[in-house]
Amino acid sequence: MANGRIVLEVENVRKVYGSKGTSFTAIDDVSLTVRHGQIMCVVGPSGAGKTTLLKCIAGLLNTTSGRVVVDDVVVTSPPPTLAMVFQDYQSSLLPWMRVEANVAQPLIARGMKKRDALATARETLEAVGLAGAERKYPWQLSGGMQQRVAIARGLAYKPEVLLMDEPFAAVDAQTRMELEDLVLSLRARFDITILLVTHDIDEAVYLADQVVVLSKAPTTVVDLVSIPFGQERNQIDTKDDHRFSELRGRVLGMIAH
Ligand SMILES: Nc1ncnc2c1ncn2[C@@H]1O[C@H](COP(=O)(O)OP(=O)(O)OP(=O)(O)O)[C@@H](O)[C@H]1O
Repeated sequence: MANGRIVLEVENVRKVYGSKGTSFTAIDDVSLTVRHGQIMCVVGPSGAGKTTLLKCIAGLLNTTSGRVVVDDVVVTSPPPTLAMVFQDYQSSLLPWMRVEANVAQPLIARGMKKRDALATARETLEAVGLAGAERKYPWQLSGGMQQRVAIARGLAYKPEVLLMDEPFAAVDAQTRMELEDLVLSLRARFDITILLVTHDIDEAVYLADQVVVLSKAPTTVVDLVSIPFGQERNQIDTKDDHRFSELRGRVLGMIAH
C-alpha cells in the first residue's frame, strides 16, 4: 500500500480569497502526495483552510497558484474519478426521492441506463449496510443512515478518490464509531483512496495511514505523521495501543500551539 501509485498530488497550492484591499490568504503553501489505497486525514485548528483545500482538490474552487493533479490530470473542474461527501448529509440528499433513486441519480446523469443505475445503487447500498432501506425516503432514516446514503451516492460511480469533509461531525458518538469502521471496510472493499478532514484527533489517528497537520491560516503543513497500525484496526484494541495515545498527544500538541 505504501508503494501504491500516486493518485493525488497537491503541489504548492496557494488560495487567496477576495481581491486587492480585501484579500485574505486562506492557504499560503500546501503540498501533499496521496498514494492509491491510503487514508489520509487532514486536521488543523478551526479556520485552517481545510474545507478550502478540499474544494481546491475537488475542482470546486480555483487555486491562486500551484496545482492539484488527480490521476495524472491537472484539476481545472471536478475530476470524474473523484467523489465528495460533506458533513451536511441532509442537504446532499433529495428528500422527495427514494434512497435508491438518490444514489442512482448521479449515475443516470452520467448516461447510465436507469435500470443499471438502480441495480448499482442497490449493490452500493448493501455495501454501506443499508440493504432493506432502498425504497425508503431519506427523512425516514436516522442521521447515521442518511450519511451512509450520502457515502453510497459518492461510491456508486466507483471513484478513485473519496474526499470527506468532516463527514461524521453531525452524528452521535456511537454512530460515529460505526461510520469510522465503515470507512475502513470501504477502503478494502472498493480499493479506493480516501482524504478525510476531521476536527477529531482520535478519529484521524484511528483511520489514517498519514495525518496531515495544518497550521492556522495562512495555512502551511506543520507535520505529516505516519500512523503504524496497518489496515486491520478496531475501536478497542487500536485505541488501547500505547502508540495511539502517543500519536494523539503529538498531533494535539501541534494543533494547540
Ligand atoms: N468565500 C470566502 N471568502 C473569503 N474568506 C473565506 C471564504 N471561505 C472561507 N474563507 C476564510 O478562509 C479561512 C479558511 O476557511 P475554511 O472554511 O477553509 O477553514 P476550515 O479549516 O475548514 O474551518 P473549520 O475547521 O472551522 O471548518 C477562514 O478564515 C475563512 O473565514
